[in-house]
Order: sequence, then C-alpha cells, then structure tokens
Amino acid sequence: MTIRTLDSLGSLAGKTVIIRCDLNVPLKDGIITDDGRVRASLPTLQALAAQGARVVIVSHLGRPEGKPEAKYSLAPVAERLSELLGAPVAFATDTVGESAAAAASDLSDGGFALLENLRFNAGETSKDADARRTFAEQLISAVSADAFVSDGFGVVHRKQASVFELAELLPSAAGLLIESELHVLDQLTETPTRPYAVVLGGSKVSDKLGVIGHLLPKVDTLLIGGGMLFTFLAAQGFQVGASLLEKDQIETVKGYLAKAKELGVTIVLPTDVVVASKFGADAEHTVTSAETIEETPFGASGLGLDIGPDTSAAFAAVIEASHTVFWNGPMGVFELAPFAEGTRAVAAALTRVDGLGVVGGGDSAAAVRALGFTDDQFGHISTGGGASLEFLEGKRLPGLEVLGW
Ligand SMILES: Nc1ncnc2c1ncn2[C@@H]1O[C@H](COP(=O)(O)OP(=O)(O)O)[C@@H](O)[C@H]1O
Ligand SMILES: O=C(OP(=O)(O)O)[C@H](O)COP(=O)(O)O
Repeated sequence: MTIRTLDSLGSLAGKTVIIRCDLNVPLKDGIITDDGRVRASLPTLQALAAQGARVVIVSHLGRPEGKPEAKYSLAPVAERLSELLGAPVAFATDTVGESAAAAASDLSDGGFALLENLRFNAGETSKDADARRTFAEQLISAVSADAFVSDGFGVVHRKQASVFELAELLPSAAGLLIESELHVLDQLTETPTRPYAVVLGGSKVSDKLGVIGHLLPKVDTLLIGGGMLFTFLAAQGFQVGASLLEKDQIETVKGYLAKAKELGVTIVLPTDVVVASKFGADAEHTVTSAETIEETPFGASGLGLDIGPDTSAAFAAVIEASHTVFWNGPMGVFELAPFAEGTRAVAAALTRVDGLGVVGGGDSAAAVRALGFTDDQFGHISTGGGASLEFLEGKRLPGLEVLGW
C-alpha cells in the first residue's frame, strides 16, 4: 500500500508547514530522560528546512486533560530540539493564540517554531468531530498554514485534531519517520518469518488488552508481562494484591485464553513475580509464585512490580527461539532499579533473535537505552507502541488512512 509522501506537496519554499511530531518524551523533574523521539523527528524537520519551508512543529506530551499543566509543557523539548538541529527553535506558549501567531509570523524560510502542548486544548482529543475540526481550523488560522506534514507515528492510531482533521483540511503528506516505520512494520504484517512472538507489557493496560483479540490469529506465541499480567492472573482465579488490575476486563481476558487454545496459539504467562511493599525504589520486595501474590509479608497490599527470574528465563527462551519478535511495554517498573530485571532479560534476549527483533513504544525504547543497550542491537526501534500494535493487528489507522494509506 502507498501513502502520500513529501514530494506530493510540491515545493514548500516560503510556505508555512505544520508538522505533527510525537515529541512525547519521558521527563523527570523537567529533564528529558530519553530523547529518542526528538532524534527520530529530525530527518523530516531538516528536509523541510532544507527546502526553505517555515516549519511550525506541533506535538502532545503526556495526557493533560484539555487545560494547561506546567509539568506537561513542551518547553524543555524546544531546547533539546534546538540543540539537536543546531538552529534556533522559537517556543510559543500557546497553540492557537497570540504567542503561536507571533512565533509563526516571525519565522524566516527554513526556520523552526514549536507550539505548546496540543492537549492543553480540549479540542485536540475531543470525541466530538466538530470540536476537533474547529480546533484544527484555529491552528491553521493562527499560524497561516499552507500545508501539513504528519510525522508523529506514535499517534497515528488516535483520531485527534492534529492527526486527522489537520490532514483533511490542508494539503497533507506523511513525513520520513512515518515512511520508515511503515517500511519495517509491513514486514511484520505481511511475511513474518515464523515462529512469530509478540511480547506485551507496560501500563496502558486497557489500550493494549484491546488489541490481543485481533493479534492472536497472527502470532505463534504471546508473552504477557508488565501491568496487564495481573488481569490475566485474576482471570485464572488468582489474587493479585494491590497490583494494576482491570477488573472489568477479566471476562474479556478469559475469552482470549479460550480463543488462544482454540487457535493453537501459546499464551505464556508469568509463573513468578516481584512483589513490593509499596511503589518506590526503597520498597521492601520479594519474589513469589504468581499464584501466591497475597501470601508474602505484604499481604493484600503487595504490589507486583516486575516479572520474576523464572519467568524472565522462560520468556528469554521463547524469544530466542523465534525468528520474528515484536515487543511493546516494559516487563516491570524499570525506572526503579529493583524492578528492572525482567525488562533487562527481555531486551537482552531480543538482541539475540535470529531474525527480526523489534522494540516499539516510547517507554520501551527509553527502557532499553536506560538499561545500557544501543539502538543498533535491535532490528528496529519503533517510536510507537500502541500505534505499532494496532498496525500489527491489521487495523486501519485514522492517521494513516487520511494520508491515503
Ligand atoms: N507491573 C507494573 N505496574 C505498574 N507499572 C508498570 C508495571 N510494569 C510496567 N509498568 C510501567 O509501564 C510504563 C510503560 O508503559 P507504556 O506506556 O504502556 O509503554 P510504551 O510507552 O513502551 O508503549 C513504564 O513507566 C513502567 O514503569
Ligand atoms: O507514548 C505514546 O504511545 P505509546 O506509549 O503507545 O508508545 C504516544 O505518544 C501516544 O500517546 P497516547 O497513548 O497518550 O495517545
């Protein structure tokens, strides 16, 4: 399948182009802890500037709920972008107001401006198509945009104003990051060399549980770690203490377990977990069987924060015996050293895949780098977790469809 690419927009010299990037980076105390998504955005930004376009960059960061919240400001990202581009990046403190208009009108050909977090405006993520369209129109008018480039691969599964409506309203095309992501992910959907394993973890549990039903018929093995493992354990009748649990998904998960059996797909669930007294690096913690989470000294307030060592070894064996592996979502709370070992074991196994090993997702990519792995040890590091998963399940994604995919 094809998608509209940059050349379809013709010459952009002197034109104002809005580019949607996914600059949703992890931050700690206002410091960017992994700038992978910023780096991944550079080629398209540089290509637009080289043509003499006036480049207005837009993105979200985190999940603020339609109003400004200082901790989700993109200001630190403007600084990092400027360092990496080796050029000034004007930062507008709003998206559709005076600051955005001034930053855009001050742009010279080949110059860059970054607008504040799109999700500070309720129109961006509204369920109401008219509200999204109005916000997109306000954005276009604030910066007097002539064209739109979509390059935030991590958000192409979201029907949001800056992903969908902007593309409808302006001459639009995909950027180089989206093109290169599709090139690799296509190999996973069309001709995955078998055995094909998908490893799931992370904390966006309800988003990710949703893809499993469609993924099952496509894979040989599914490995479940991270926050979602507890909903699987609960579906098997085990107590999970104070761990992350989506109670209303237990019946759905039971359905997945039955469907997997029917299809002959193996779902590998953890047999042991690391349980902690509280959420913190200094928490007391112990390894216990997945069936006895509430039988540690922490009782029903025990929190499962990582897969245990037996599970890590079992997951590593499956990964290394597969020829195609896609992994999204850390196995545990890797940001806290005592709960990083499961993620480390899965990452190490992925570097040893005899075939294509792909890591997807902002936090998953950040995790492998934080644990000392380098990008070239993996077949591909995708900037999108949820987006890749939905792509792999064969769903038509709104942010791609609108670009002719
Ligand atoms: N057992 C767990 N309990 C709570 N949080 C978890 C657990 N396992 C992993 N996580 C958290 O999941 C987060 C990443 O999830 P997610 O955003 O879904 O991944 P990605 O960005 O790679 O798609 C990490 O911050 C990690 O601490
Ligand atoms: O971090 C992201 O996705 P990911 O965690 O699935 O990789 C993207 O920036 C999308 O963010 P969202 O899931 O809040 O829409």
